[in-house]
Amino acid sequence: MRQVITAQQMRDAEQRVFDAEPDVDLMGRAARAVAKIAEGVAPSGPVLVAVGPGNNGGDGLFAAAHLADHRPVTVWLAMGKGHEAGLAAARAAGCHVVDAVAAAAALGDAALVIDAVTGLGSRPELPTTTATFAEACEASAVPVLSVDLPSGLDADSGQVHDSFRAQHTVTFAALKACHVQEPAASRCGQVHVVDIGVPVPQDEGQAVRQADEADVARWWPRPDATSDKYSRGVVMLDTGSEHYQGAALLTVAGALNAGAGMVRYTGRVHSGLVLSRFPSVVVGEGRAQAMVLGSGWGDTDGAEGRVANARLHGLPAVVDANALYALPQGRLDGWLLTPHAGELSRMLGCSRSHVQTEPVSCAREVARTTGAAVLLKGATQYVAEPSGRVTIAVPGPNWTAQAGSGDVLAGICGTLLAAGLPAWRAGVVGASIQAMTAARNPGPYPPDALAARLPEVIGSLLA
Ligand SMILES: NC(=O)C1=CN([C@@H]2O[C@H](COP(=O)(O)OP(=O)(O)OC[C@H]3O[C@@H](n4cnc5c(N)ncnc54)[C@H](OP(=O)(O)O)[C@@H]3O)[C@@H](O)[C@H]2O)[C@@H](O)CC1
Ligand SMILES: [K+]
Repeated sequence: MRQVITAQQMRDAEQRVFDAEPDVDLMGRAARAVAKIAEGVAPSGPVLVAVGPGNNGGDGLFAAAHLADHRPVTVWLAMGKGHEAGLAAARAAGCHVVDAVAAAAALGDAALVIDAVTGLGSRPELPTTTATFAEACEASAVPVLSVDLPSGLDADSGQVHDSFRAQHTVTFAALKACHVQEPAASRCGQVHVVDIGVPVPQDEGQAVRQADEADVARWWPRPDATSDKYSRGVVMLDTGSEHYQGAALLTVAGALNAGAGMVRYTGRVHSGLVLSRFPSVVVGEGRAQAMVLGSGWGDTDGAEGRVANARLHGLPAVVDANALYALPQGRLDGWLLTPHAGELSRMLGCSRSHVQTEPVSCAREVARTTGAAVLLKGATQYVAEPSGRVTIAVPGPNWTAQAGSGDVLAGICGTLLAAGLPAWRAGVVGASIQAMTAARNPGPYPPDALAARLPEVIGSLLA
């Protein structure tokens, strides 16, 4: 699990270090880390460093000075000035300081560009010359290493503006939102988090973290010698409708391939269809440990009654699609709601673009008011708990952006709930395993084909 902090939290943490140890050289530590990673990305050849006026530029200038020790380094002061001591060090080390025209020309020979224009102090709308240089970098084959973040992004947001597009980003102490929230995250390339001796305590209630594959492996429920179908977990699916019959099959595929002890099907799709594809399914209500509701219901009648009936069972439930608009009154402790941005916006009565701009606060709001965990699906998948804590699932490729992925995911999460995982963890683990399966099977696999590959991914993860 990796922490995600805000720019202000980073600045506060840095200030605490300075208060305790006024002479500490944090910029020196940051610069050494940048130079080391630069050597790994491009071990030889000329380096071109684009430098801004603040401390991000200072990191770049001291890194330039290290690198100039044994290879040619060109420095461009993108906004006409740079950190004074850093610039002196770079000049003393033999860096060649050039203007914008010469910087553009130097790009042709560069083995690496270091982007140290702006970092935590980055405002949207890069000056035109910098934006043009960033475009030229992108059009060239030269790798870009961004210091702290690709200049032009906002540290605390996943939104994109004119910015550099990096193959590697080196950041300090902890991840920031732009490194993990799409679409900005895609501009960061591989993110290296380096320890520069700045501890970053977080307010646990408002924490944002990103799960990794080791968390998924640790949390995945494994059967043992005492297991039977009930102890592994029985999940009851009320999914699909006459109009969306496939949703029944997709939720069953997700649930079974995630390892349910048993799947019961109680939805309105003809049981013969379900059984012809999945003969181990048991049709009709019975003993179960979790339910899945709503996937593929469409506008069918009686949503409120069906959700209320689920509540009477007293079981944790995954609530998906149209069932999200039929939530019963009262707290839904132990339930997992799985909206995408459009569904969450309808639940909140706001625009979809607002959810896309403020995904964390929107997911938190619904979790707080309902008492359920909320898995907000999309290119980045967030799980908010009623406490305010948010966990981002392991990211995956964009191929899963297709009809039916959400149905499979609801089934997977139902199995995990039935196995006894708390709702938030079922959401994180379910969304992560689907993304990991897509990452290990790159290409346009339809959701049922990816569901069929879950067992081998789970098996190799736990091996
Ligand atoms: N905090 C820490 O723990 C540590 C921090 N460290 C490093 O310091 C970095 C933060 O430094 P920072 O605060 O000086 O801000 P930084 O990102 O250099 O930018 C500010 C300058 O850029 C300018 N500017 C911004 N956007 C612009 C735009 N669109 N267009 C034009 N100008 C723009 C802005 O102008 P202004 O807004 O003042 O007009 C100002 O002059 C941090 O990311 C990390 O690399 C490490 O050394 C060690 C530990
Ligand atoms: K930068």
